[in-house]
Amino acid sequence: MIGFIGAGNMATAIIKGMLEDKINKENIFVYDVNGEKLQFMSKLGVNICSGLKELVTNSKYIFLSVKPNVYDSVLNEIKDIISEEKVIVTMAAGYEIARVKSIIGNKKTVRTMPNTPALVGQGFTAVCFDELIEEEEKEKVISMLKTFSHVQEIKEPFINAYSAVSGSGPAFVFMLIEAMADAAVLMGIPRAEAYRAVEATVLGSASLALKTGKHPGELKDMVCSPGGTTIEGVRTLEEKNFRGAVIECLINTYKKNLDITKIR
Ligand SMILES: NC(=O)C1=CN([C@@H]2O[C@H](COP(=O)(O)OP(=O)(O)OC[C@H]3O[C@@H](n4cnc5c(N)ncnc54)[C@H](OP(=O)(O)O)[C@@H]3O)[C@@H](O)[C@H]2O)C=CC1
Ligand SMILES: O=C(O)[C@@H]1CCC=N1
Repeated sequence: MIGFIGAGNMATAIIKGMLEDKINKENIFVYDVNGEKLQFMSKLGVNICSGLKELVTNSKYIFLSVKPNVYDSVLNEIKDIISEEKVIVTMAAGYEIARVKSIIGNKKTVRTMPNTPALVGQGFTAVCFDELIEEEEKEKVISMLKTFSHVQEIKEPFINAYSAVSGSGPAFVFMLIEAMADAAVLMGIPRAEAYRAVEATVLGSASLALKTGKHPGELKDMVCSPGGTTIEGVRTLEEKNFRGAVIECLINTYKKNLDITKIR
């Protein structure tokens, strides 16, 4: 039995993935303070709970899919009803396993960092387990995460880097898509056509890198004819410090993860 506290973007992404992967809707329980979100969830056919007690009682695995600023209060509300066999699954940036345990005691805790492409079953999730999690539970959690994402098991200190790269990464890729599409519109391509062309190009490029395993530099070189057009664009990106800007962007996002970890 799997429970979700909070029925927003990430819970929707995860639950849709689970349902598509044949996890029975009767095994999924959801609670949210927002009635509209619950109405949407009831259309998916999952169990709607009227409160946290009902959700916790019915669930072995409990996903905390609320915003980080409400983690403390939700954990405080459920701390007295979390028994030894329950598994808490977190997904908030900067919220350490130790912080969970400082509120609910030494209970089984899994920390994850998913991302929004989970909404279309193409997510990426970094996951780390505390020492109380048994092998069978670990396999169960990984199989759940695999219903909507590629899964990478990591040690907890690396989760801040994954948060920057794969958790926040989609936002940066969408900015690239938006910028390329704006340029296409400037060149006279209608907006909708521009998005389709750019999205297909980004998706295809990622697939090419993934499937061939070739170095991205080699794949870039394959596009650049001698004295041709692409190499002119490459020169412009180098002049504008494109790669330096991307590296700075990820490092600053990573540092922000470290900063918020200190204040949570
Ligand atoms: N979005 C992303 O790209 C990623 C998000 N995450 C993490 O996932 C978590 C969820 O994010 P996301 O799905 O975007 O958030 P959303 O705001 O979309 O969803 C959170 C839901 O929880 C509800 N809620 C608020 N307080 C409570 C409460 N006390 N009990 C039950 N429900 C409550 C909110 O209601 P209301 O709207 O009325 O406040 C909302 O419906 C966050 O911790 C986030 O950091 C991790 C990786 C990527
Ligand atoms: O910005 C955030 O807090 C979350 C973490 C990763 C993506 N979004």
